[in-house]
Amino acid sequence: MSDPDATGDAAEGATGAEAADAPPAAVLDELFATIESRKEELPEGSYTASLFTHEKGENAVLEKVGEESTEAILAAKDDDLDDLTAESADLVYHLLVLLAMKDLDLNDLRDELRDRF
Ligand SMILES: N=c1c2ncn([C@@H]3O[C@H](COP(=O)(O)OP(=O)(O)OP(=O)(O)O)[C@@H](O)[C@H]3O)c2ncn1[C@@H]1O[C@H](COP(=O)(O)O)[C@@H](O)[C@H]1O
Repeated sequence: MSDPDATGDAAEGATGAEAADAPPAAVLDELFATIESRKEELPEGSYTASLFTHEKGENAVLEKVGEESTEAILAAKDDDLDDLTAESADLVYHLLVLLAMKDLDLNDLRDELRDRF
């Protein structure tokens, strides 16, 4: 996996062209690599970095996971599929930040899911 810098977009572990063409299965890896990079480098102006340095500590991301879950539920209840997709993306992003904060990674998640087959 490449080492994303601190100034690009979501899939910056790859080049711009690679990012745009990233197959769905690779998007989570690219996003998680970006999150890990933000955790390590803590660049100014990064929302992700701000979650790792928040004065509320881990409660900041825990609150976001709760909020985004609620927003996804409300979107589902409204049958607003666009909103459900957007809120689900917010939820997954914050959940990945939480995993990184706890020194877990996508392979831990994959292993857990695989064990359930
Ligand atoms: N996927 C995300 C992502 N999803 C959601 N968010 C942020 O999560 C926050 C969620 O906020 P809300 O939906 O509650 O809306 P809000 O009103 O802005 O909320 P508040 O933050 O003000 O409470 C927003 O600030 C969003 O920008 C994200 N921030 C970053 N990423 C990815 O992380 C990458 C690195 O981002 P930086 O760390 O900011 O460089 C980006 O390129 C993205 O790919």
